Amino acid sequence: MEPLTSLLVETTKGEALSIHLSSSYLYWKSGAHLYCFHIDELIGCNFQNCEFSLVAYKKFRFRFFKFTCQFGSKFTENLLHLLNPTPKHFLLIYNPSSGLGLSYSHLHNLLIPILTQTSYTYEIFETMPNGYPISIINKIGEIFTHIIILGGTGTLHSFLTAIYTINPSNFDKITIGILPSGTRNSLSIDLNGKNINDGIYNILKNKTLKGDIMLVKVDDDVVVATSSVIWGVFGQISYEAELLKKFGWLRFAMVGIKTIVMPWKHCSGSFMCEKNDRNFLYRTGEFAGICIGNNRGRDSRNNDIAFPLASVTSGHIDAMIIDPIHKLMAARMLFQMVNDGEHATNHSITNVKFKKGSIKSDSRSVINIDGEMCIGKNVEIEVLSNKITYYGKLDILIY
Ligand SMILES: Nc1ncnc2c1ncn2[C@@H]1O[C@H](COP(=O)(O)OP(=O)(O)OP(=O)(O)O)[C@@H](O)[C@H]1O
Repeated sequence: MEPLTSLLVETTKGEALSIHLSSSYLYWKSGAHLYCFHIDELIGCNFQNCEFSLVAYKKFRFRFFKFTCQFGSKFTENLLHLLNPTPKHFLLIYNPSSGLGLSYSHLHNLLIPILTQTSYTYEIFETMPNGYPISIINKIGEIFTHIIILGGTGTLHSFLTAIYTINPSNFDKITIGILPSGTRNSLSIDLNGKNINDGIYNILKNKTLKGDIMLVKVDDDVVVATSSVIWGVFGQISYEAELLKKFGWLRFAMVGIKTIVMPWKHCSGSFMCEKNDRNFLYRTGEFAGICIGNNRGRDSRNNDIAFPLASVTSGHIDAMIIDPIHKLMAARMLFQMVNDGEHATNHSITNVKFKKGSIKSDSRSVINIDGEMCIGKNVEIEVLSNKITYYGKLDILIY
């Protein structure tokens, strides 16, 4: 490892040492310790007021280092040129109400301290309950092309829907990172795994992939969904849980008890789609539900996988058509789902892959789209393949 350049520094304990930069590594020796980071493990550095600081990512955690030094500007410039070669201005969107309300702390205690060690700049936007102001959406694709969302699936859903409403061609101009700060965080987990630090790493190391989205029309309203569309009994249960949101986690237990005690009502309607093998599927009658997914729908807190056969990069959507079942069978299905998604092989479920399909409900009913509730009769769903560039790196690809 021949150093290209070196920097003389002093540790906070007064030890003088040299930090060396080679073509692939940054390294220094302190006492009996050799600190060595590959360029891929280095995130950024900073030189200000005779202080040289550095952030690295190793073994799933960020490590910060600080040294004092006199002449660090040239070394910092060289290293930053290597680590952050393209200038970027990030829009950081956070939803203070998502999940357990952790997005503020993730933003200020984790993301910003790391971002300030890079040459990237940023602006912060706090979401509002009733959508995004036009003044922000108008800047997407122009001033803001790199967006980081700290929130749940619903926060991304309303952001993409707002862009779609104003100017869908802006989808092609943006790259989106989503850091898990919501309840379930399904897309974010598929893109970056369950550790938020991996998500930040993928963003700052510019790891990107093209992902699909779903265009969902409920009667006359069009929304953009990234994760799921749920109709039937399970849509109704999640709607009731949403109405009890003020009770926190207790709401799920309350709705669970009510579901056990009250009569079980199936939904009637029809489902139609052109399957991947070009054959048409048409089903009509009673259903326990139809669950449509665009990624595996993993849960950040447990081994629950809603759509084990789906992938955000597959170019199609996965539907699970659930036959009328009694409550005990539904309980078994839920148990299988939280057991790594074993319900995919349940005999009451028909798995279908398609690009475009529709659900026609005999009466107006609840449709849960990415955790947001809609009421309507006719639902049309279409995949827009490879429409969004996401920051992320899929660990398993399933087609
Ligand atoms: N400032 C705010 N105050 C209250 N509610 C907000 C605010 N900003 C957005 N919302 C609401 O937050 C909801 C979206 O929450 P989100 O889906 O991100 O969290 P979640 O439901 O906890 O997570 P997940 O969808 O991953 O399960 C939207 O319904 C939106 O109206």
